[in-house]
Amino acid sequence: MTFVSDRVIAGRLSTGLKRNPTRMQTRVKICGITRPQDAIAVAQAGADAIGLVFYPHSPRAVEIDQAREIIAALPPFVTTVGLFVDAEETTVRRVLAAVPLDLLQFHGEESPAECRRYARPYLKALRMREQADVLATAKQYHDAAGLLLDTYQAGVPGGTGDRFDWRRVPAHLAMPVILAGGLNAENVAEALTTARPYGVDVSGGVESQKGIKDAYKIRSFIAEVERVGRD
Ligand SMILES: O=C(O)c1ccccc1NCC(=O)[C@H](O)[C@H](O)COP(=O)(O)O
Repeated sequence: MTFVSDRVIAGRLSTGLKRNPTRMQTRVKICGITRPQDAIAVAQAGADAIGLVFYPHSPRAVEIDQAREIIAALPPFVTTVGLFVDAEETTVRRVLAAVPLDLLQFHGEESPAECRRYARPYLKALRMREQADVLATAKQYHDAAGLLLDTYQAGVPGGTGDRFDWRRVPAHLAMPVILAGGLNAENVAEALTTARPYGVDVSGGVESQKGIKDAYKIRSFIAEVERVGRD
């Protein structure tokens, strides 16, 4: 059984969630939160979601207790996303048992079956290497809550701080697209008008150093997204 039904997918198609129509506010996820105070700053700035990186090799990696403290600091209605990179099933299940996550994000080479086995809504990340096929990937992971398109850099699974060519984002996709990779307050407006994604995901562009978020940069980033969203 898939978590997202065909009816939901059909609904997304008919409501245009795959693409951000004019006047619809772009959703914002701030990834790589490592401290409760950063989670509060993110929520106060008006972000829709925070990302917690359960990938031990990342400079933004969090432990289970740390993740619980961060989430406990959040006000209601901020989505919590747990990010994994080719993690063992037991690892994901251990995190799920202890941390109240709303959404999973699979940022490695996880197969559709591996993404589905937790019966939770999930985002699948696709790193935009030259031969990446966005349409085929969306078909393959048709029950995903969204497809997160990120920059490809050999040996670095995410958080590269680099952008890719936003013109590569297809105009029509049967699921929400979340744009990631090298976004910041200076370039997000151009990214939105070029790719028109459902949402954006940023990490390095709102940090003062790796894993430490900067409240001013977060506010500037969200202000830009809101400004473009209102046009
Ligand atoms: O952020 C990390 O350190 C990371 C490590 C391994 C896999 C994914 C990771 N981050 C994933 C994200 O969702 C980031 O927001 C996305 O890659 C964009 O990062 P950035 O280019 O720094 O904005």
